[in-house]
Amino acid sequence: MKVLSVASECVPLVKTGGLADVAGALPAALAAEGVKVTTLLPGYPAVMAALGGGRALRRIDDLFGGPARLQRGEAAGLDIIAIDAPHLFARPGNPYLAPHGGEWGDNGIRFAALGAMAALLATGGVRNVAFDVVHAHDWQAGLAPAYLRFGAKRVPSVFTVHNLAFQGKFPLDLFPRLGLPPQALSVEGLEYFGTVGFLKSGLWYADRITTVSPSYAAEIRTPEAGMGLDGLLRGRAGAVSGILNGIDTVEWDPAKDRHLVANFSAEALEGRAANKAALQRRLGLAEDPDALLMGFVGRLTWQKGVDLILGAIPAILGCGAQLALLGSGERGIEDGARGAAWAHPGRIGAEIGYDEGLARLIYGGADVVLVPSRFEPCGLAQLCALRYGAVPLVAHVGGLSDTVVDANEMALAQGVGTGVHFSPVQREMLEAAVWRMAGLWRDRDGFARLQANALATDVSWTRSAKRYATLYRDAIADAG
Ligand SMILES: Nc1ncnc2c1ncn2[C@@H]1O[C@H](COP(=O)(O)OP(=O)(O)O[C@H]2O[C@H](CO)[C@@H](O)[C@H](O)[C@H]2O)[C@@H](O)[C@H]1O
Repeated sequence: MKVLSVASECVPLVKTGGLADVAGALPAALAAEGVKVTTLLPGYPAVMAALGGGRALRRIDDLFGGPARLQRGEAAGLDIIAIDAPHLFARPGNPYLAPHGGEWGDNGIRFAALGAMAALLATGGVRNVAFDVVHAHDWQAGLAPAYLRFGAKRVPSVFTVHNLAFQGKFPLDLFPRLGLPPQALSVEGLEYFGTVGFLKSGLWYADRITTVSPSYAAEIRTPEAGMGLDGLLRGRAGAVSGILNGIDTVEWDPAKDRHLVANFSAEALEGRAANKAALQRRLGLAEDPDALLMGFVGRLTWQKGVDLILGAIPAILGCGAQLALLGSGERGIEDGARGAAWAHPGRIGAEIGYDEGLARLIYGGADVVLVPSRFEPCGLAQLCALRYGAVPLVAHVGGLSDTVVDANEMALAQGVGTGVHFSPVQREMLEAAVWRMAGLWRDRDGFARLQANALATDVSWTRSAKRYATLYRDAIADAG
């Protein structure tokens, strides 16, 4: 089976969020299921450089205002087709934002090109290239299912929502440029509250919709978490499912990770202490093996609940814990994190920025990783934490509740707890969970059992890759 995966970012070539991790890791896991994945990416400078140009598949004279070429090549073990369209993608900055921080004004056209090229490739637009299914990720690839629906040949599509909050809405005057038939611009199409909705397009036209955990799949069908799309999702309930993310357990392996100062495994945990000490030194924390070290890695945004962590600092300090924080995002939260570190030297350390090495040291050195997200489609931080033996303290939402087993009385008695949940997602409840975690930490043997359970959790892609393979087969069978 041949699948065209369509994404706007992909590890290790280009990443702004968890979507890139999934797009980069899923192809290898699917290969074990007999699924051959080709990844279609915009030809950003980093992508073209990684392909060394690639080999030409086809030239397009006018792709939304300029010439383009589809170039195929291999990078980091991935089979990649890049849209080499300098007028759209040869720019500095990240995939969506100009260097000064504002969104590129032509993002609608840029990602329409991604969807259009996916459909062209899947429906025979390039000689000797064919795909059985198109798997489009997030709003950036949301027009692919629409172009396929009105395309020359019936090829089924799967659309995965990594975050319903990012919807890709553009002014209606974009529509005439898209080359879609007029009937597409309707409520029964991609029209969305007076805009052209790219996410809406994916949700409306795809044969199957998935999101990245079963709980989030249920949550987005409610008005509270549906972000305006719950009605549509309820209408398409039969097509919606949740498939948990995994992580690449070869890439994320504490026994081999070069970013750790000492490697370790579930069977030989001694090295963890050296990582804890190194993390404490790196962030200016007191080098105390007995202090409960809590870490956070992620985007500093409202979604991730980082403001709740900053609000809970009195509780964190009150129970004798330390805090190591890494991330970047909203200015106010960045300032808050810097301020907290400045006000509590030796107890709170913060680094603002993106640093995969430090992230790995936090997962491999902190005793606990905090994930107090207000909503979380799946969450990768808690999966990395489980893999590296940091006990996750998580909000009871979305994929966090699907992947971490709360160490309540019953779970402790059964020896199955892997972390701590709190709900509802409010500062007071986070504080209570911090105190609860501190209580667990005081019983070192009990905490060690929790950590052992965390390390024993299967966070690999194996199970979920099987589910995607089945879903692709079902979509193909239905498309007949
Ligand atoms: N400053 C920093 N330095 C180093 N590493 C950093 C970092 N900030 C983040 N990371 C790393 O990037 C990854 C982000 O994963 P998340 O699940 O938090 O993704 P995100 O919310 O962007 O994506 C969305 O898509 C993913 C994938 O489907 C869903 O899991 C998620 O719920 C959804 O919101 C984690 O592995 C984290 O360690």
